[in-house]
Amino acid sequence: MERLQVNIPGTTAYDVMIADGLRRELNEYIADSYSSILIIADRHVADLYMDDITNVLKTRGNIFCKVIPPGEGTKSMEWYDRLLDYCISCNLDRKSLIIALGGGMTGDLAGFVAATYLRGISYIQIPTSILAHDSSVGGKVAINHKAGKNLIGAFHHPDKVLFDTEMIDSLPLKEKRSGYGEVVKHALLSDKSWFDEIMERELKELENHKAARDLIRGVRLKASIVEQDEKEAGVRKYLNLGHTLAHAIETELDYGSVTHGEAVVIGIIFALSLSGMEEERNRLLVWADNNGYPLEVVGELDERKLLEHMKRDKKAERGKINYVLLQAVGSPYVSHVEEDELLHALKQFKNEVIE
Ligand SMILES: NC(=O)c1ccc[n+]([C@@H]2O[C@H](COP(=O)([O-])OP(=O)(O)OC[C@H]3O[C@@H](n4cnc5c(N)ncnc54)[C@H](O)[C@@H]3O)[C@@H](O)[C@H]2O)c1
Ligand SMILES: O=C(O)C(=O)C[C@@H](O)[C@H](O)[C@H](O)COP(=O)(O)O
Ligand SMILES: [Zn+2]
Repeated sequence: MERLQVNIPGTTAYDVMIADGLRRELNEYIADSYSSILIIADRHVADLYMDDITNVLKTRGNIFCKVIPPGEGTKSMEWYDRLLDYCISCNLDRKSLIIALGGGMTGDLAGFVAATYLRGISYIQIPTSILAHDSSVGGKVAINHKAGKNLIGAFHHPDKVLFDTEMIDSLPLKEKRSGYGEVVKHALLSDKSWFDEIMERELKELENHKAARDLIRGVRLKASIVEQDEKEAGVRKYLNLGHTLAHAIETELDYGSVTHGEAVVIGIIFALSLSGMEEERNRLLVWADNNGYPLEVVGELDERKLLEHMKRDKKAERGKINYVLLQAVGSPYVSHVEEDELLHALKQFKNEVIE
């Protein structure tokens, strides 16, 4: 079992536990003081794992389950509203617990419900996707708006993160690919040899123990950054590497046809170009192409529309776009990039990527 604590100075501390088969031992790690529990999972995850979870928790009495449609489209005002209605109909009180069982979509949505229902109740993240090693830690919870990703949200930390790495075996290849978008990001932010290792990975053949090791490293890095800068005033911005373009692509495509992690890989390739890191950029481009990332999608998008979305990025100030760039692997910084430069680079990027 891998266990670490996330310490947010002056507010909260919580455990992240990662182990194969952890879902069968949840009773040991979920306090029995909660007055009732609502488990939220999407249909795919519920079909696979909801029974396991409810079986382990069946002695707890008041347990409710809510199954939501899979896909990024559910991280919406409509489903936020429906889930609040459901919380009210179950009479959840301030001692109730919400369990987010699923990937980052479920975690962000259920977490935002927990952050706002009765002005905030407890929730626990049970991540089930590789990508959710990132989303389950750090307390960012949100829903999307048609004008932009995660535009409505909060910082609300979970009571615990309980990651059963056995569950990532059932992920389809597309979702493994998506998860590795954030793994590549964490590697580039921290360690050249880790990046080199990932560039050797063939995601079709991904072995569970290697993925588990990668996500544990990612969680450690993320926790250490969030501990230094909970509300993204400084170093936490680095965790947005690749996201300025990624979010623009996701928004422009109306969420879902390209996954978050796929878009992040495209965004990181672009950020590496802007950073002048040609070697890493070319290696990532080849790796992404070999592993089936949908790079061609940028060819179909209008760079002016992408630029408009980028202006709504949360790092933008007074309409000026700020970008996470790298001096070298492990040395990120944030810099303002002029619109003309971005437009020019986007045009060039489209031509190079669809070649
Ligand atoms: N809060 C944060 O800090 C943060 C960080 C990164 C990403 N995010 C958000 O996370 C979301 C993406 O997360 P995601 O990629 O996990 O998406 P997701 O939750 O939509 O899951 C992706 C797909 O995988 C399926 N799935 C999940 N676990 C499975 C399993 N074990 N077996 C089989 N299928 C499984 C889901 O049903 C879904 O179809 C985006 O909304 C993104 O904005 C948030
Ligand atoms: O935790 C963070 O901080 C991140 O930026 C992690 C990102 O991977 C994640 O996608 C996050 O939700 C993006 O945040 P946003 O503030 O740009 O919406
Ligand atoms: Zn992300």
